[in-house]
Amino acid sequence: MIETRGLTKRYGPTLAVDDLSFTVQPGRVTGFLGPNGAGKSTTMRMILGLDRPTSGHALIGGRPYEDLPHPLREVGALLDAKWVHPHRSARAHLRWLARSNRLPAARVDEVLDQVGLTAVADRRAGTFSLGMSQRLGIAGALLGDPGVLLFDEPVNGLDPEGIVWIRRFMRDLAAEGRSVLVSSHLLPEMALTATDLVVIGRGRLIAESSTAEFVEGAVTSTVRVRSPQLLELAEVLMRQGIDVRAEPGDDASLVVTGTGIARIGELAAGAGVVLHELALQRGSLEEAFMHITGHDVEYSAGGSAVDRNDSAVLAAAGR
Ligand SMILES: Nc1ncnc2c1ncn2[C@@H]1O[C@H](COP(=O)(O)OP(=O)(O)OP(=O)(O)O)[C@@H](O)[C@H]1O
Repeated sequence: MIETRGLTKRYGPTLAVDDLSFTVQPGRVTGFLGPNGAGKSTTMRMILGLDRPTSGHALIGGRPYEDLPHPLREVGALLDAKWVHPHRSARAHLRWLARSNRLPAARVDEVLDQVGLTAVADRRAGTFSLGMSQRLGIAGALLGDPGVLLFDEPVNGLDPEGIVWIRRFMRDLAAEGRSVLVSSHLLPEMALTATDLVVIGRGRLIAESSTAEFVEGAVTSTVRVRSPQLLELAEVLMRQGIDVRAEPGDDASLVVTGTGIARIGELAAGAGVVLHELALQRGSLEEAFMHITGHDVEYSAGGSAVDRNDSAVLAAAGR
C-alpha cells in the first residue's frame, strides 16, 4: 500500500505538489492522472525517496522509503526507461542491479523471462527500441519481487502492441496482490488500464475514486429525440425543468441533457406526443478529458484558468 498525507513540494516559487493525500490499495491498478506539469513525477519521486517533501509524508507499507531495510524488495519503479548504460547488455544491467541491492542472481533470468526479453538478454541495451527499454526497466523494478510498483507514463511513445502488453502486465501484477500506481495524462488510456484513479491538477487532489465512477461523472450523456411534434415536446420537457436544445441545421430533432430516455418517453406519452426516435448519445472519454484538462496547467497564464479547470473536474467528479 502507498499512502501520502499532506504531501507538499515547493521548488522556489513553484508549488509543484500541494497538500496531497491519497491511498493506493493492494490488488488494484491505480491511475495517477493529471495534465502535464500537474505534479505526478514529483509525487512519485517523493514516494521513492528521490526528492524530499517540503512538508507531509509518503509511506510505503506504512514506512517512509528511507526507513525501508530492503527498498527494492518493497518497491519497484519505472521512471525513465532510458537510464540504462547503453553499452551494457540487458542481462549485465540486471546482474549489476541485483548485486548492488543484494538480491539473488537467479532473479535476473526470472525477470527477463517475465518481461519477454530472454532472447535479447545479451544485446547491448543501447540498441533496444523504446518498447524493449521499457520492458528492461520493468524487469529491474521486479527484481526484488516488490509488493508496490510505480510506473511513470509507461505507455508514452510505445507502439500499439507494446501498449497492450504493458496494460495487461500491470493488471497481472495487481492480480497478484501488488499495489500498482501508474501515471498518465490520458484519461482514455487510464480508463482501459486502471481500476482506481487519483486525479490531480496543479499539485492538488481533484478526485480519488474508482475509474468507473469517475468516468460516469465525467462523461456527459445526451439524448437525441426526433418527433413530428417537436415544439410540443420541447414545452413538455422544459416545463419539467429539463434542458433542451435544437441542433443547428437540424429542425427534426432535439438534444436533451440531464435525463434518461425512459423519462423522456414517459413524458412524451403522457402528453400524447409522437416520437420517431429516442437515442442515447454518450460523450467520448476524449471529450470528457478535454473538458477536465481544458487548460494546460504548465502553460496557462495566471491562476484563474487553472481554477476554472479544477472546478470543472470537481463538478465532473461530483465532488
Ligand atoms: N527540479 C525541479 N525544479 C523546479 N521546478 C520543478 C522541478 N521538477 C518539477 N518542477 C515543476 O513542478 C511542477 C510539477 O512537475 P512534474 O514534472 O511533477 O509534473 P508532471 O505531472 O509529472 O508533468 P509531466 O507529465 O509533464 O511530467 C511543474 O511546474 C514543474 O515545472
